[in-house]
Amino acid sequence: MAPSPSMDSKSWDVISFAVDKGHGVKGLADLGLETLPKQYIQPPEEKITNSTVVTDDSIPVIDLSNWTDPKVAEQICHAAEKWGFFQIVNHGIPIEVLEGVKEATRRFFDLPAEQKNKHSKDNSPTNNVRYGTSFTPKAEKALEWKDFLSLFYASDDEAAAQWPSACRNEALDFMKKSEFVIRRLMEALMKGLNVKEIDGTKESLLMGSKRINLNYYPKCPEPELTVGVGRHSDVSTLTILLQDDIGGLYVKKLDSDSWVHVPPINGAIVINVGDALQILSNGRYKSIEHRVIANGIKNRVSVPIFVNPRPSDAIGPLPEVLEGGEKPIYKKVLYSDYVKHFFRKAHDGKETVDFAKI
Ligand SMILES: CC(C)(COP(=O)(O)OP(=O)(O)OC[C@H]1O[C@@H](n2cnc3c(N)ncnc32)[C@H](O)[C@@H]1OP(=O)(O)O)[C@@H](O)C(=O)NCCC(=O)NCCSC(=O)/C=C/c1ccc(O)c(O)c1
Ligand SMILES: O=C(O)CCC(=O)C(=O)O
Ligand SMILES: [Fe+2]
Repeated sequence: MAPSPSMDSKSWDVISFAVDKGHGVKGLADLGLETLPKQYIQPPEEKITNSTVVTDDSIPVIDLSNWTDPKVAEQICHAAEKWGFFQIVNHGIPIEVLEGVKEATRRFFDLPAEQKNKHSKDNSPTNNVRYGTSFTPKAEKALEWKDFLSLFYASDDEAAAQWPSACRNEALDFMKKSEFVIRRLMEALMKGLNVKEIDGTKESLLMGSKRINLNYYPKCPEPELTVGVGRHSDVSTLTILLQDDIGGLYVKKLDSDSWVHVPPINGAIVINVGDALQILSNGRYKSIEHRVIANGIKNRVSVPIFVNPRPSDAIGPLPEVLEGGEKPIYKKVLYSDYVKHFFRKAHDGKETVDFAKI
């Protein structure tokens, strides 16, 4: 049965429409539904309330105009230890590149469902390109109000052949123009761990592979009943996250049950430590839980670049970190096993990093 706005979500198959046929939550939003389909209603404990949000604190904002100032490296390491999240300004990535990839994200999600669905798990000719909705719909008790396109970078030629033309050039441009910033951030973070040089082995462990996701969070009926992205930490080493001017990203404060909002700052980029760097640093740098609320007024886009080890790398605490006799709290795990474990379970707030705990 074809859905219509007045129709109760019991009378038609929401999952078939949004997930299997590839209309996504964008398709649901475009129907002009007045109520949220029940499949998206999250348990009440997932609701973010005023009592759990703190407004008198926020993640650090670090000015990178002067990379060579040792104080900048100190600020980066301090933020990675105490918050696991920070924003960077004056980073050198041109504003046109940032605007370009946000615009390309909107362009891709504005395509008809049948075009987007050519890139779904079932239809895509390559595992490196995947269009989908929610996180892992088969494992989730309640779905998330988010569509995504996930692009694993293998090579320029492969991207030219396989990535959707609506967003390919802009996504590649953002990845390339952020390389310098990623390297500088890694150099600073390694200094703080007593690692003097990023040799070939470290280069692979820290930034051997990359994935860029284009996230689309359409305006939502009854946004307070659902989530954009549920509580999770990233499995990357570092994530370079571009958000637009809508807001809605919340980060957990270390060793507390409170959350802080990450306010959009024009031209800034959010940086967060992922599980792989928490493991490599033996817990010094923190991979922090975060989540995105749904929005009832506007469509939101975000573009994270997940900087990762290579899938074939074994990750464990770096020798330099353990040199002084510090006890390892993580064992070595194959990165592809770690990521598979992450993708198989829902965003349930359970720590993925427990997978690598000794
Ligand atoms: C990820 C793997 C291990 C997949 O291996 P492969 O053997 O090809 O398995 P697969 O059968 O394609 O996928 C396994 C399952 O994961 C799911 N999955 C795979 N890739 C993705 C993806 N990009 N997005 C969502 N689910 C995915 C699939 O749906 C599979 O489940 P099922 O549908 O079979 O039930 C491989 O591609 C790899 O090693 N990649 C390199 C490393 C890498 O990509 N790391 C990812 C860092 S991403 C990161 O840090 C955070 C991502 C994130 C966070 C919040 C979100 O809300 C979100 O959407 C995404
Ligand atoms: O949309 C955002 O601001 C964050 C998205 C996110 O956490 C992710 O894709 O891993
Ligand atoms: Fe994330």
